[in-house]
Amino acid sequence: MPKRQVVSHTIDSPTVTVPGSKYLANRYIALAAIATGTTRLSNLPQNDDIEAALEAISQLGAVVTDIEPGVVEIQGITHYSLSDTAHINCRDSGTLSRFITAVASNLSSEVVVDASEQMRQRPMREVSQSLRDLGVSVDSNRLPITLKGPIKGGEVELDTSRSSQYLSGLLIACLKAETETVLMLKGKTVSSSYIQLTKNAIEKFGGVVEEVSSTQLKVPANQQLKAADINIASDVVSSSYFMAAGLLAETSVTLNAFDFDSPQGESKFYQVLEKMGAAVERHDSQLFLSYQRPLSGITVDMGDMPDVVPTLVVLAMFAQGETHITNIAHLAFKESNRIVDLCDELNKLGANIDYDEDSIRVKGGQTLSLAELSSCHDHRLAMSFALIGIKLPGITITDAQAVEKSFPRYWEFLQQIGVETQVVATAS
Ligand SMILES: O=C(O)C1=C[C@@H](OP(=O)(O)O)[C@@H](O)[C@H](O)C1
Ligand SMILES: C=C(OP(=O)(O)O)C(=O)O
Repeated sequence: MPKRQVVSHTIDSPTVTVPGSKYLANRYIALAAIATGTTRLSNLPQNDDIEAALEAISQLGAVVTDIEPGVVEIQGITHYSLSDTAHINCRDSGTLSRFITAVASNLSSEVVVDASEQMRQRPMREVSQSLRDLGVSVDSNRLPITLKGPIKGGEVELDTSRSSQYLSGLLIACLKAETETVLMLKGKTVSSSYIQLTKNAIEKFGGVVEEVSSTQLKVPANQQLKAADINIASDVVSSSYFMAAGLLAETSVTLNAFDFDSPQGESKFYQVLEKMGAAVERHDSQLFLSYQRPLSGITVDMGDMPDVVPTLVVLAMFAQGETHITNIAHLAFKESNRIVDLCDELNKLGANIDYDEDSIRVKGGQTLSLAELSSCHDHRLAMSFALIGIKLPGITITDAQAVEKSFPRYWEFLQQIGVETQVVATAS
């Protein structure tokens, strides 16, 4: 399994432009597939999840044309019935698995949705059950799933307490349902800002979702979405690693084209860092963040910033005092169990991290010693763990290629800001 070691660093006030948002791209690709006409997406991130998403919509009959690196045109599906069963491989992508199962329910022919072994373990029951309630034939509550639409619409209850992706997927799927759909939410909606991200994306394609109340959404029937021309904003989660790198190296970092207007919870991560003691300034679309003094631990609800919790935990290990991260039970259902796996791996270094099913408590300032950490095949663990090398050179991460899911050029970006890493030979 590829291992990578962080060798040394010479970070000095770097400026970084991170690739386009995987989150926005996932939504635009799904919507482009069911829109009429040809959508053009630029600043499209190039990573495993997005490659899988483009392949998936092609399987459903959309036509994807590469124009140049980072620019694609997508002609929406014209025939919602295919002559053969379509087979989709979502690889490691939770978002794609949830979104494409929903989108595929618009077809009146059979579709098989599958994914990697790791993704097969992540929950899908809520998607399968609600699609059945909306008139789709669905054979399983776990991947691989064989389904056959078309989706009819109607009333459905949806439990959003494990993932918001179920609702985002259904909102997209129901835009073309035969009758109006009323979605009644059960349980606490986790990662709720992602729903707004989905609604904004739907609006860009001319679609309509009505919010009847905080627990009820209505999707008018048979909507004709219009193709769009979109330049994808930068990825707010990928930005978090460079903010953390700057703080760990006790320098500053400038992030170009930061998506300040994003509704995504993680776009406010810099405010958490500000509360911990970082200095933050905004210059037009640039975010300037600098080290002032050792960070202080805080108590923070990260329920709506799930994907930067690994970044925060790593920073908290080097902060003064205790950091208490709350409202994160849904992190158990990510690529790894991002409570248990994250903390157990970091404790191998001598960190002092406790957790329960909904929270993490980090006592900062422990004396750490070198150890090999596994990414647990989770890109966010791999990327966050590498940052520890700024304080603890020599740290090694196994299964480091997990970064390919969202940020294949991560190691190159680290090198550009002055963090040297190298591949370590593994015994065969
Ligand atoms: O809708 C999305 O794009 C996502 C929603 C979040 O998942 P949950 O709603 O499962 O927390 C997030 O963690 C995931 O990386 C992407
Ligand atoms: C959880 C993530 O993605 P997904 O759910 O799409 O696999 C992520 O990118 O951190």
